[in-house]
Amino acid sequence: METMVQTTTKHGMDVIHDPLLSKGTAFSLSERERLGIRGLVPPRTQEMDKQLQRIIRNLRECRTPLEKFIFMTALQDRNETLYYRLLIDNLEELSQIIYTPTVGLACQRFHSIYRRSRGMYFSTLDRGQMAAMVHNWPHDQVDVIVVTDGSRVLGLGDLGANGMQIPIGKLSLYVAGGGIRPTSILPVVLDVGTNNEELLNDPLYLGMGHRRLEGEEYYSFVDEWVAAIQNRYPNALIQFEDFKYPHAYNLLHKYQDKICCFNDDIQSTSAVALAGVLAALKARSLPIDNLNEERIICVGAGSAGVGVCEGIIDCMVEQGKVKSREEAYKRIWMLDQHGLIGNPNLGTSDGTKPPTIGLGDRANLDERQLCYLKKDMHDRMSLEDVVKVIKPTVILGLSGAPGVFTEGAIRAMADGVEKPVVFPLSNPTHQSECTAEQAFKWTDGRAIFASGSPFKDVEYKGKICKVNQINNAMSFPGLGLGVTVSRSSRVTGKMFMETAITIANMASEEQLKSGILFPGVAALREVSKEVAARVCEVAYDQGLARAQLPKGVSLKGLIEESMWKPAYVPTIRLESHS
Ligand SMILES: NC(=O)C1=CN([C@@H]2O[C@H](COP(=O)(O)OP(=O)(O)OC[C@H]3O[C@@H](n4cnc5c(N)ncnc54)[C@H](OP(=O)(O)O)[C@@H]3O)[C@@H](O)[C@H]2O)C=CC1
Ligand SMILES: CC(=O)C(=O)O
Ligand SMILES: [Mg+2]
Repeated sequence: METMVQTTTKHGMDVIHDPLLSKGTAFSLSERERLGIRGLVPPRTQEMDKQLQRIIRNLRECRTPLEKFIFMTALQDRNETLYYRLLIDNLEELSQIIYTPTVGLACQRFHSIYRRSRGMYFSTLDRGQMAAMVHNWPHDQVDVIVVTDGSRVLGLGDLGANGMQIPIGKLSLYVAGGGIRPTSILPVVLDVGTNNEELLNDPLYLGMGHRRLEGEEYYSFVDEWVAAIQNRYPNALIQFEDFKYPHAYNLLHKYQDKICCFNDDIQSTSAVALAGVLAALKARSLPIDNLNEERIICVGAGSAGVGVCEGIIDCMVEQGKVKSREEAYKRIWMLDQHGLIGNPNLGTSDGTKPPTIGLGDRANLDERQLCYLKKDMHDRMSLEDVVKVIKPTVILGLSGAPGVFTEGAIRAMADGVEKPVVFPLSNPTHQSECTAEQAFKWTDGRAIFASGSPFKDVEYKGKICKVNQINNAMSFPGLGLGVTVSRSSRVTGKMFMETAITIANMASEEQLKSGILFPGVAALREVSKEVAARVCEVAYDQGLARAQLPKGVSLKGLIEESMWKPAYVPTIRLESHS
């Protein structure tokens, strides 16, 4: 419910310098009186609309995206209400600053642009202390925690403790896009070291200066943190973010049935990518339940690639048109950096390598990846060769490898299908498997296109070709809102499947015809409401919800009411008894 007043025991400068209390110049005269700040701010009371005018003017004067990022961070550190108002009113433009792509650069530069602390760091120095440390966080109510170990930050590799900007950015979207309260979020870095030599050798680096913990030491570190969090915040939703493969999967499997948690890169990416694939069926005037007739190539066999493909397989099985899961696996061809996951016993397609027995030097692949192995195709076939053989309808990029969707591969794909579905989903922009312009040029403007980071629409031969953004940011804020409102004790696969279907059904016929698959990030609050309502329903259906639904209120009404909106409310001073 919307709070009508806020209370504080703080006084004077402490009020002005608290970003959760500060209103900048908007304190009324009576508030200035009772909070002891009369004379400490300029005399004219200026409401939020005037503040926004000033802020936008200043923001536009920043010359580079990184300058804008620093400006936005400074605003968040001064006045969170204004920060979120600005963000919500300009989500499309500013998500590109506080989130992908600029957040990637901000992570790379974190140690050189660092100004002020936000979130919590648990490092190898803190082993044995975490249960006590968690009480240093100033808020008793935490609904959503985003945690990373910085081991695979977007497509930028190991950035160690610099990864902190990712949980901060994701949680800003939870607040702006999902209506979670800014006091109820907690960004966390687990600093288990880094293997990034450049950071290890940089005297300004702020994380631990040793190499990463691995094996048992690593997992017991995470165990200690999870136990500490569970102790203080047993109901909080934990989002695991940007953990490298296979830790990402191992942690998910370890905790998903024990606590309320999920892995963003595996599960929310899978929801939003499945939504894109289903909406692309509609855009091609095909029935949405004919997923099993698609021929899908996935370039990237890591957390996101495997996660997305698992979601597609689950959906094929649910649609009931495949006899078995094994049959569904046959519809997806997966490549890693060596090429197709094929049969090493057939040798390589160019005959340069002798056949190996068993998996040979592909022994690094695990059972999740081996489900996609194609026994009848040569191992390590190039993308272009695979495309020529199987004539895919959909190509997904989750490799973090820029440019791997080559001209030859995409042109060959376009030769085989009327409307090739081309989704280079790696982040940030410069890690994308191809650009929007390339995709439309190489398909003669026929592609249905979506990327992980935003590209502008492309004009090709006088036609505007629409660019979609498929990013897990479209799904996790709504999912988190649904979990928070229902107080679900777990996050389930069904919730992600229903999130996908909900998003896939959001575009109008008109939009689908023009190449738009679902509403963009500007409509994130609307998308989140729909997703949250569905997630709540699933939580109640699965017996996981712990919140009582108030009588006489619709679920959507309840969700709408639960969403925090940035607005200044009167501040009342309470006497401090300490
Ligand atoms: N749009 C979105 O919402 C999301 C996008 N992503 C993006 O997906 C990318 C991958 O993330 P994630 O799966 O977690 O990372 P991982 O490191 O777990 O996996 C990367 C995979 O890509 C493969 N790969 C690397 N180089 C190439 C290449 N040249 N050709 C083919 N495959 C290659 C790797 O193969 P190998 O194992 O052989 O090295 C590995 O299988 C990142 O860029 C990330 O930003 C992730 C989550 C959400
Ligand atoms: C979007 C996201 O989570 C990623 O690229 O890792
Ligand atoms: Mg991620």
